[in-house]
Amino acid sequence: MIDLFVIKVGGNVIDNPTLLDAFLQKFAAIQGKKILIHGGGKIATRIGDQLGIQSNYVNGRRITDAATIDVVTMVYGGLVNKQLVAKLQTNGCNAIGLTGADANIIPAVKRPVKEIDFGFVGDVKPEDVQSTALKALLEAGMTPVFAPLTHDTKGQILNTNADTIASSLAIALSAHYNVRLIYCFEKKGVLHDANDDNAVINLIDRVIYEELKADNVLTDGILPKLENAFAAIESGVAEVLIGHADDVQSNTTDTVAGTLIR
Ligand SMILES: Nc1ncnc2c1ncn2[C@@H]1O[C@H](COP(=O)(O)OP(=O)(O)O)[C@@H](O)[C@H]1O
Ligand SMILES: CC(=O)N[C@@H](CCC(=O)OP(=O)(O)O)C(=O)O
Repeated sequence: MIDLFVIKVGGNVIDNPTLLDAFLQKFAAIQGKKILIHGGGKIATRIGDQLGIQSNYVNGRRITDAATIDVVTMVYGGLVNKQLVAKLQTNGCNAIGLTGADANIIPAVKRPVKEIDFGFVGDVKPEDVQSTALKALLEAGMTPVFAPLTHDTKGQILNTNADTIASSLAIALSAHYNVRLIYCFEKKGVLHDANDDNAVINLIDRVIYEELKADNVLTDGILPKLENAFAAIESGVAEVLIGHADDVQSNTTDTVAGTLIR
């Protein structure tokens, strides 16, 4: 099977113009078929603040009420997505910006209300991903760029974590391609000590993951990122890596910089 790189870039990179420009140049230079999924949580929070709409997170997921879904639709689907597409075009990458509603690629289910009402947050099942249109875009030489938005197929846009979109697309496409999933953020990988940027853990499996959790080495966003990474590697994705945005290009070759998930 032919290689496909499914690459996610996080909010701290998108929010840093120097890091972002360097990342986009390197992403554009990656040869072969590729998809980009972007976050942008920090920018949505900032613009929400400017509009008087406060952000609330529970377990790393944004509580998305009616005002917030409008903000994130504008910020992720508009501002961030189109800026990334325009920058990729200047770097010679024929990017096409999408949400999960476009071509019905990512139908989702509004998260059921249990102890917490997350509002307009969408849960995705990889088996529901509609990959026909996506494959056609890839085969036509285009590079799809996904905002972290899905839809309920009844007209409602839903906010979905970008790491989850990346793993769901990677799993769905692994039926057709040799998928290599790379999570890019502002750290060199999963770290033994979140304050020591050089303490990269080269390899994590479920056993090591549980030990690191028990030792409180892992907190915040790295926990759901690793859960998504394990879901991908356990569901047919050929390779899953977590690394620095600066290392994206070298991570598409045989030189691995960052944390490999097994
Ligand atoms: N051991 C660790 N190694 C790396 N990052 C960690 C660790 N523990 C906590 N983190 C935090 O997790 C964050 C990554 O999660 P998140 O903010 O969701 O990423 P993204 O920017 O890709 O959305 C890092 O910015 C860091 O602050
Ligand atoms: C439901 C939910 O929490 N959605 C995320 C989507 C953005 C995202 O994932 O951005 P990062 O990758 O930059 O964190 C949010 O609104 O923050």
